Amino acid sequence: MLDGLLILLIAYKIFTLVRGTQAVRLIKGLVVLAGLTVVAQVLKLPLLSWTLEKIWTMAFVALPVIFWPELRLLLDKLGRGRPFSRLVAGNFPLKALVGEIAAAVETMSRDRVGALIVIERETGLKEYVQTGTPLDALVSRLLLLQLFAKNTPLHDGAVIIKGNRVVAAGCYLPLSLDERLARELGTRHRAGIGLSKLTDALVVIVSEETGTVSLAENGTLTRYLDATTLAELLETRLAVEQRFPWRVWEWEAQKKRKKNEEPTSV
Ligand SMILES: Nc1ncnc2c1ncn2[C@@H]1O[C@H](COP(=O)(O)OP(=O)(O)OP(=O)(O)O)[C@@H](O)[C@H]1O
Repeated sequence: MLDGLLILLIAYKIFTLVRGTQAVRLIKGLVVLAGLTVVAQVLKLPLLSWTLEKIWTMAFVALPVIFWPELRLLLDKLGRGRPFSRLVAGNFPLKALVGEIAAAVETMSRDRVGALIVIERETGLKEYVQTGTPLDALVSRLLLLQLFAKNTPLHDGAVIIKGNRVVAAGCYLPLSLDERLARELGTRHRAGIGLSKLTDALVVIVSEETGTVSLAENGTLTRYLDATTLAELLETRLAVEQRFPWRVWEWEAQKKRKKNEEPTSV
């Protein structure tokens, strides 16, 4: 009984991890394959059983390769269970940091300047930082406006913030392949959502076309934010890390997050 429940729990966890990714189609394929295997064994069909056996062997070799992004996400989530987590905003006022980001976003939204701002939390973003131009500058409204200004060398791609510093600009992020995303969401939004699905980073996106401000977190996009709401959301998310440095309290923190009213999510 307990055994069965645990298996169901693991299956559910895997499903929530791969939901919305291409892995769902593969899982459906595996279910069909499992069904065929049962049929072949019940009806005692040796040729079909032999063929399916070979397919299963191939599938087990290919699975870790095909499911690599999901496996990485799973391992990353497990790895975050360490007893002491790094404080995100550490030794500087979180309000000031969030205020600078929100002010820059407000201006860019008004002026229809596209932006992609990544805020690192626990998961290290070194591999994404390496795709861009390294920087080491204090986060400020003016710096962000300068980095995303049209026709400047670093405006394409994402800016990555670690603590209160911009560590890189012009970074390439992994695109989300989620087919359920709204059609009007182009590659900037898909890049933000993609990274937020693979890591625990917060990603702020300003649409160049509409000026819409969105926040991507855990693969979900919260759209139509104004500067004040964005600042509040960022502060809540980042402050949670400061108030609950032990992961054992994460549940508590998540409950608090859910209590916050959020605008439309997709
Ligand atoms: N993989 C990526 N990583 C980082 N930045 C990206 C990536 N793909 C696209 N971008 C950024 O997004 C810009 C293109 O945005 P696009 O118009 O395709 O997306 P969008 O979601 O419709 O955004 P917008 O509403 O601003 O038009 C690129 O010029 C680049 O700056």
